[in-house]
Amino acid sequence: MSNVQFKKIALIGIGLIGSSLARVIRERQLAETISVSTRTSETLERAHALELGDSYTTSPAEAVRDADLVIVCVPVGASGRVARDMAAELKPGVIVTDVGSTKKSVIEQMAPALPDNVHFIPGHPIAGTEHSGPDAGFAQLFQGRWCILTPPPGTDEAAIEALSDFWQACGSMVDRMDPDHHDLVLAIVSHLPQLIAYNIVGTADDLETVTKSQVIKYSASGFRDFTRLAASDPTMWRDVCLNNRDAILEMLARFSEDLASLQRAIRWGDGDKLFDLFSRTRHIRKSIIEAGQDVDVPDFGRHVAVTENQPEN
Ligand SMILES: NC(=O)C1=CN([C@@H]2O[C@H](COP(=O)(O)OP(=O)(O)OC[C@H]3O[C@@H](n4cnc5c(N)ncnc54)[C@H](O)[C@@H]3O)[C@@H](O)[C@H]2O)C=CC1
Ligand SMILES: O=C(O)C(=O)Cc1ccc(O)cc1
Repeated sequence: MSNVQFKKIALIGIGLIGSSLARVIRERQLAETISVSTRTSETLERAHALELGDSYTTSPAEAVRDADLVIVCVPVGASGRVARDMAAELKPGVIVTDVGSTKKSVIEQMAPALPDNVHFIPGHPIAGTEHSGPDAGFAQLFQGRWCILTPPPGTDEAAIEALSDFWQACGSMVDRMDPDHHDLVLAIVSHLPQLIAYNIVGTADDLETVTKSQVIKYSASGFRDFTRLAASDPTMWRDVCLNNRDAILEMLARFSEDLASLQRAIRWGDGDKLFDLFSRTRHIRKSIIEAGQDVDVPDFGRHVAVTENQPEN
């Protein structure tokens, strides 16, 4: 039985997310044809060599012609430009979506450029890696991960359902959210951890008394996890920071306050305070494991019991 939902899907941008979509669309036969558009001819050639689509162009307008689903997969700061470039060729009734890590700013950039006769449904798959480019994608990326849709009020329900069905066919679970709330939630669960990673790896890199080779040689797994995040694409994360400014600044302010309180507890030897915080935070990890959202952790991680250890003294 064929799973085809769309005759033609246009992927604008073919990096980690675009190429993962291309692969899963092919593998699960979710479209008859895939058109691919990239900004540079080098990336386009690579996408062609990897056979990620059926047609290739550096023109977003050409790629979206006759498409019934358009997925914009570029850094969030480029989404307005892409919307303006493709607007004239969008067919009436087409679903236009994106995968950007921020939603309010993407909507502000794209919505004014799009014609009224298309269904604009912003989206964000909460799935990714530190790798980028067309070689980095894989068909399983979205399996078991959430995809958040932020349709504007009044959006056609059938179009939202069609897009939800598409993400489910890619393996995702779908939620709907208000864009402002999305940006606040993602600021704490994704954008702040990323900034902490950039900061801690930068701090280690700046140290004068510990050599780089010692940082590499003795890096404990906690630090190694930060280096993975800090290896992510700088353009993408620069754009996230500039496009979710208010929510990120709010979370950074809270984080700095809490860090100062931790600093005080260490300075004054307040073991109870440290122990209370460290006990409270264990439960979050336990809840994530119970919800089956620790997909990046090797299987043995699921069986480590979280116990209520008491301090030694
Ligand atoms: N990397 C990740 O883990 C995740 C990324 N996202 C979002 O997905 C989007 C794409 O990210 P990735 O695929 O990871 O990035 P990527 O760097 O792997 O690919 C980006 C693509 O956009 C194109 N591009 C770059 N600048 C452009 C511009 N100014 N105009 C037009 N095209 C341009 C590139 O040629 C490439 O095809 C971003 O908005 C990002 O926030 C969402 C979930 C996870
Ligand atoms: O690699 C990781 O750990 C990620 O968290 C990937 C990621 C990056 C950006 C997003 O908007 C969503 C997921």
